[in-house]
Amino acid sequence: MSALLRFDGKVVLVTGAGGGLGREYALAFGERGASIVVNDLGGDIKGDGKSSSAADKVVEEIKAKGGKAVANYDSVENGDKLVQTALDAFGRIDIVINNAGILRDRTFGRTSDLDWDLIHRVHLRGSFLVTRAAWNHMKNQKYGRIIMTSSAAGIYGNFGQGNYSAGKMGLVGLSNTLAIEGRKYNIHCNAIAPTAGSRLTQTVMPPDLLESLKAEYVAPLVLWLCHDQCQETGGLFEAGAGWIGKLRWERTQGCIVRHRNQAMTPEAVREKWDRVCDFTDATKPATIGESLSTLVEVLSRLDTDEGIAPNPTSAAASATSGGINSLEAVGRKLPDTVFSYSHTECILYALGVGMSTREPDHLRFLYEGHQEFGCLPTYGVIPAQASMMGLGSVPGLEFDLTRLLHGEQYLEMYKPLPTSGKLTSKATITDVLDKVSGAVILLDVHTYNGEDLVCFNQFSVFIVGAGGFGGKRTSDKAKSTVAPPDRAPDAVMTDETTRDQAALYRLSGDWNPLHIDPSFAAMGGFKSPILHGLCSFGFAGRHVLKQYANNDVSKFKSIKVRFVKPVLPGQSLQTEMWKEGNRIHIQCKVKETGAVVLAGAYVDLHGTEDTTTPEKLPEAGGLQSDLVFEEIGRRIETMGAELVKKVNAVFGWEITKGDDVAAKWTIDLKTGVGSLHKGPFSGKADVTLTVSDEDFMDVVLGKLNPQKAFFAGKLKMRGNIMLSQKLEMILKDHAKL
Ligand SMILES: CCCCCCC[C@@H](O)CC(=O)SCCNC(=O)CCNC(=O)[C@H](O)C(C)(C)COP(=O)(O)OP(=O)(O)OC[C@H]1O[C@@H](n2cnc3c(N)ncnc32)[C@H](O)[C@@H]1OP(=O)(O)O
Repeated sequence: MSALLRFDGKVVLVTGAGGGLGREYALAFGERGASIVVNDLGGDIKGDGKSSSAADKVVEEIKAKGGKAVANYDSVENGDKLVQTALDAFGRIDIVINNAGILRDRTFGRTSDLDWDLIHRVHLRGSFLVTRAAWNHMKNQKYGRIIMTSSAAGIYGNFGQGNYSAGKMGLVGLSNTLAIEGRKYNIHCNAIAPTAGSRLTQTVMPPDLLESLKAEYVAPLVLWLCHDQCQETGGLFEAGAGWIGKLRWERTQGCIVRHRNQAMTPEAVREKWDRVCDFTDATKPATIGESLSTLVEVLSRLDTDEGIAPNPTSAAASATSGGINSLEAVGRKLPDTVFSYSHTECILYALGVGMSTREPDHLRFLYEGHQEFGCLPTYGVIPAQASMMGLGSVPGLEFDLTRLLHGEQYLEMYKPLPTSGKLTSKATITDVLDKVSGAVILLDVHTYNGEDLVCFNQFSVFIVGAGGFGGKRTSDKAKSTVAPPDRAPDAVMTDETTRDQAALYRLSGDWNPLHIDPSFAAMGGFKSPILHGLCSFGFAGRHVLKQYANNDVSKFKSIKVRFVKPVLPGQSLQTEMWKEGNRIHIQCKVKETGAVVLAGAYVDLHGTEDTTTPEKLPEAGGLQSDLVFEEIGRRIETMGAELVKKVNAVFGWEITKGDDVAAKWTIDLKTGVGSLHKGPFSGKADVTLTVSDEDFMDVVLGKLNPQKAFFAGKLKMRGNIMLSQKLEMILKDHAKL
């Protein structure tokens, strides 16, 4: 390990390199093989004046030792010119050391606008302009090292240095963000707070101390941070007198000072102040994701007055340099979570996914006194989702929580969900994928009721912008999506969501602020809160359950969806369904825009084929049975959808069962989508459809195409129907075929 750290072939720009620390950096890099741009305006300590001699002298010194260097005399406010000097002289720019600085110390009350502006122009704006000029070159070459010079005066504050300390702390924030943005381009950025004898400190430090605080005791830190071997980025270091220390934030556990549904008061803050400020078991959040995950946790724990528990893994997490590291994360188990719920949450969930007392058959999910009261199977994702809390603090998974979107979801039920209970979920990170535009985290969660395995979930979480970390792109552990058959859907169901759909949906246990809090949504890049992916998922799941399983939850086996586009509360969701044996392929669109929002999706049911086998029909009452009417509706729907593409008229059919209308089928003429409304509705039908038993069976078994049957006259329509002339013509045309 004693090999010399060299910088051969690297081009380094050091600002303010005419003396002090900057000169020391320039000489040290020059000695170790780098080509140097020595920038110095040659002004005085307050930023007045200009001369070329300081920079020239250092260039001569470097050259005298056999190094390569050129001078630049521009102000850092002309960042482009400094970088251009490097490009002109050496053809590239690899390392930028933002070091130039001036002082205009004043007590705060006496600080003039000029005192403030000059300091910011040189320190903060100057570092910004120089670094920005180099940034795209570094990005293109996928290499860059940047140092921001902060100061203890910024970190801790210092009497008479309000302007300076504000600028210096600003540089720490800038450095943190550049470290995040630069990570995928191999650009590292660190901030240092050096203490050394220089023009800036000679007025405030005694000569003895100055002597021991030599600039040469800081330069080695800068060289190490800029070397290829050093993986540090986003760090803040204090250095002086041959000592180096790293800084990080520490945060108390804090404590919740409000209760759900109650106002937060200053008195409550006073009461809890000691706990707010108690550093026992303090945490060390290292990323904005870790910081925000606390708030998500708070929202789920508003009924307690506990502090936010120190996270056992957060220290380890902050010890890494951040970002996604799949090797470190895959295989990790998250802490078990326990989810308690009662029939209230089951009912809230049913309402949240659009169920309504308008539909009589929804009552079994909305009324706990109903003799068949049950919980919708898709609610099985909610107890498992509590595991998300653990994601923010897994080593190797450092990301911004506001960039997290639900990517895909698989749910398999082993038992119907109890309508109340305490379920335990055990979660493991099964894979982490690099999709370049984002990272995908696969999380497998098994949920138990006591010893019994109730369901299995695979969450696929898409972290926008976190890709490009060099991981694999696909995984054999991922539950696959499946494309639907290449034909018009067999059935379509449409439901409106309301403006408050997300607000209602979250009450059953999915508290992510992305779906209610405009400022959180804005941080994730959305104009307004979006609907939970799992809410659209719930709509689609219940559409299938109703269409193909008569709302019998025991028939529901599994569901898989991919979330392709966000849905906004208030938009209508349209589920297209294709039946292939026990698998119902689904695709969900936003009706208003036609955009596909759930794709590659399917629901697997238990034994649905039984419901339409010929053997079963007589038992169920032949043509009079509900199942038969449903089947007719479905077949007609396919046919109708085809027709409506060509017809522009108000059009609908009712199907009779005895004297009552058993089902109504209507077409939305704007979209051309038909939907079946199952009765019984009282009163006689305006229009009835009749069919011989034989032909009907052929239609049901798929031997006879209902559209052809209709036009061949096998499926007859009776009653008073007002046909537009256009429709009549089309029907006649078809009849000829
Ligand atoms: C315990 C766990 C808890 C889970 C927490 C969930 C918290 C919830 O509260 C949060 C939510 O509900 S958010 C709302 C629901 N989700 C959404 O609205 C996301 C919609 N999808 C998108 O915006 C884009 O598809 C987007 C942004 C995801 C991807 O778009 P692009 O970047 O344009 O990607 P694209 O170029 O199309 O494809 C690149 C590669 O990524 C794969 N991919 C695309 N969409 C994916 C998705 N949704 N899920 C997984 N992978 C996806 C593509 O296949 C492609 O990879 P490859 O080239 O290898 O095929």
